[in-house]
Amino acid sequence: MRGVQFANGPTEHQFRKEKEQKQKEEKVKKEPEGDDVDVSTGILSFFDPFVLQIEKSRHKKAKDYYKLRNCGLYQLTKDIIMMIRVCKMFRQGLRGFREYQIIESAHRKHPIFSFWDKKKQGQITFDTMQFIAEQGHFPPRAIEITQKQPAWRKEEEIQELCNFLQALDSFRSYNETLQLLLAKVVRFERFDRRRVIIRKGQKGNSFYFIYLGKVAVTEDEDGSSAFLDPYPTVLEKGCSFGEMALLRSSVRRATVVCMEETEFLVVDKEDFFANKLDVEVEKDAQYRFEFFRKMDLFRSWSKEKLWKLVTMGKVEKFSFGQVISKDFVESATVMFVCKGSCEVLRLIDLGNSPSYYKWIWQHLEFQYNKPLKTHIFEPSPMERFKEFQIKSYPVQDFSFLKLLHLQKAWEQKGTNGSMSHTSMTDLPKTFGSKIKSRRGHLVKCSVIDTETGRLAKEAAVGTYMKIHTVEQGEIVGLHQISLPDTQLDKRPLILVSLGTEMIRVRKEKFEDLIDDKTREKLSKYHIEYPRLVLKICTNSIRVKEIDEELCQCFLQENSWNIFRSDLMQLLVEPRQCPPFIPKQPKKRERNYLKSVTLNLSTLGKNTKPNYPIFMAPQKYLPPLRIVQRITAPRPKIQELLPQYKNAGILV
Ligand SMILES: Nc1ncnc2c1ncn2[C@@H]1O[C@@H]2COP(=O)(O)O[C@H]2[C@H]1O
Repeated sequence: MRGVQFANGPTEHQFRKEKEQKQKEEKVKKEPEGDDVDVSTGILSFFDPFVLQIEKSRHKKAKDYYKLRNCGLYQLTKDIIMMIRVCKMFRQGLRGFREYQIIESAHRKHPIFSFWDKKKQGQITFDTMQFIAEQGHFPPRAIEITQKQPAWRKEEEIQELCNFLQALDSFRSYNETLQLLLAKVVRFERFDRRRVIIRKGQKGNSFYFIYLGKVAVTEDEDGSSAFLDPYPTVLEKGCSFGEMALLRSSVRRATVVCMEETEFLVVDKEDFFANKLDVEVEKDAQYRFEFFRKMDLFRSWSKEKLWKLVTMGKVEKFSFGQVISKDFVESATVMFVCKGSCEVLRLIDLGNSPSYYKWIWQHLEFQYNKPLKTHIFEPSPMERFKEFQIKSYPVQDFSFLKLLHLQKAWEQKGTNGSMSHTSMTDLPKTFGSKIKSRRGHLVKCSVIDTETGRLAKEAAVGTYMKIHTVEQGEIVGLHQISLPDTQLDKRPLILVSLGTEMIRVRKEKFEDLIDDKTREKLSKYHIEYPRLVLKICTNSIRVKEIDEELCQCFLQENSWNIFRSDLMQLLVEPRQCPPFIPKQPKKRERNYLKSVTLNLSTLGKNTKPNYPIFMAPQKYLPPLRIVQRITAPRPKIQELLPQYKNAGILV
């Protein structure tokens, strides 16, 4: 009976169906799916060997699959896929919870702020993610705005872009209206090293601001000379270029090529004139003209000649501490300081100075093994103050006593600071006359040969010394122009900005312009830096400058600094409880004064040097450790000046 329902079971039809299904499944278990197909297509495949081959491989694959399925790997893979899906769903579900944000650092670092704006009656969202950029790069949000057509840029977007562009010196100097007009039209472009941006002799269509990177200005067409010239004319972030061809409706006067990956903001010719950017650029040129006109050096120059000079360079701004030139003696440009000032530094190799050599050995002779005993008896604070008032701390006394002390030590040892009778790796370590009972011993450390003699390797260090300050109106880098070759000071000199604006003009171009009268006048601008000139007489007289005078200055200053810190320790009573110092982010180690101090007391001891090793340019000096000060083992001030044993509660 078809369709009759059993009390608690399936219908007859269903029952039959199930039976058939079971039979089918049993068959499947016995013979895999592949054979089923073979049977149905049996006659065909018998006649066709190709089909047979394919069917065989299918058969084999199916067999492998069933084997896999039987050994449980199939199930395992299925389980893994399932688990991955579940985890994914969990992750998505957790996105709403705060904890989830803590796990994902990207969300924590760049949160989205949201405010309700009462005036506009709407939610304002500030997604910090839009403003982040790799250090120095143009932010993605700003790029997004510049990619829009000028007409499609909203007012807020233009204002936003204007804010981003404040990072550019040249842009910042324009008035607000012009800034907004430019923000409306600028395009963003990024190019790699060696890419030619402007080719000499071609028609000019754009004006460029450099947002990141460096470009070089060259005279050749492909810009390759920039990579061969050790001192190319380089323009950096904040500078602009490409105005000359636009202003004079002429071809490009020079080639501009990227020295590294560089980002630009580009203003097209039509916008350049429509927004009166040409007026601003002309103002810059007029400023340079006025600056040169005021200089005594160019008083006799005609207007045309002076304008020629004006077009040879631009006003460049350098921030405080920025290195303008690593060696301006060799550099290819003459630098005119228009505003602010800069410092001339010299990297001196102390190891080659006789004074330093002597100083080091004197201090090593004077090493103490143990700190000297300090006071036992303490006078009242009143007495101490009175004593302090009567006699201020006599600096001379200290140096005199120290010298006396040293002399005694040398007499006893019979040395004069040289190392002739010590072994190559041993340094004498004696005690001062105060502790005569103890015997000196030798300190083992590696020694190197310097021009003056053998020196402990650790003590062969260098330092940067300021030797001159260049002020507004002065000229730097006249070396090859104003003096005959024999009188030239060829030591490398470093120029560091103290916040300055300057115009750089290439030496060869400047030389082409100047006449004899100007050349004569230029000698007045020549600056003589402290140096000791050694005349080496061989066949021809050779001149060699050494930094002896500078080394002596360094040692004097160093001694004063150490003495001052000793004195401060003596005068300032240590606090009972440490003062509250707010936590500050850890600076890089090289910023610490401590980290650039060489301590001679640790010579021969196996300690990690606590000062960084900077590599001086290989061209000039061997690899050198740069230090700011050198502390040597010394007796306590109280011991040398007994009357000041307890000088200080004076804070
Ligand atoms: N001596 C220079 N110093 C700096 N920039 C220069 C110098 N000579 C040319 N330029 C720039 O290089 C650009 C090349 O194209 P333009 O001639 O349009 O405008 C030029 C100036 O902006």
